[in-house]
Amino acid sequence: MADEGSLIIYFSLTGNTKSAAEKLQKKTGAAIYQLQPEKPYPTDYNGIVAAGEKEKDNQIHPKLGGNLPDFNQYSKIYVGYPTWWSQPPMIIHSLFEQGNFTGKEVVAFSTSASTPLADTVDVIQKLAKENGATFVVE
Ligand SMILES: Cc1cc2nc3c(=O)[nH]c(=O)nc-3n(C[C@H](O)[C@H](O)[C@H](O)COP(=O)(O)O)c2cc1C
Repeated sequence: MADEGSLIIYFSLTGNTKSAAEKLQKKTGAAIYQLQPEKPYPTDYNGIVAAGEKEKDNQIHPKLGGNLPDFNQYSKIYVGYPTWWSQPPMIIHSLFEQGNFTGKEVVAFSTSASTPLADTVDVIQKLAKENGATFVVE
């Protein structure tokens, strides 16, 4: 059944999380939105690692590019990201700062080489709670 009350927001640089998000979209019928930074990340792997590490070490929350969808019509927000150093990338912090998550249910999904989703969940749970949302496990 189409799930019109849900929105999938994901961040993906090399396509893995994008394809997971698209599978989830097919399954749920939710709306889907790809998170973009205002300043694009490098396209080569070493460049991505260097940029990501700089953000992580300095707790830089990069500015989002474009406008987030209006959250009003959604009750559930799926948040998808690649696992970076066993954590969500810093841009996920930017998402929680910019989006109005009050009263929403947040469901996290992640892709990684091997780190389990569970390792990243503490951060998402904290971000959800701080922003008035409930973290749910599906
Ligand atoms: C900066 C960086 C850090 C990463 N850290 C981890 C990690 O801690 N554990 C892991 O299993 N994979 C790690 N990976 C691998 C990515 O999580 C994995 O390739 C992911 O599926 C990429 O998603 P994307 O294609 O949507 O960008 C890292 C990749 C990058 C670029």
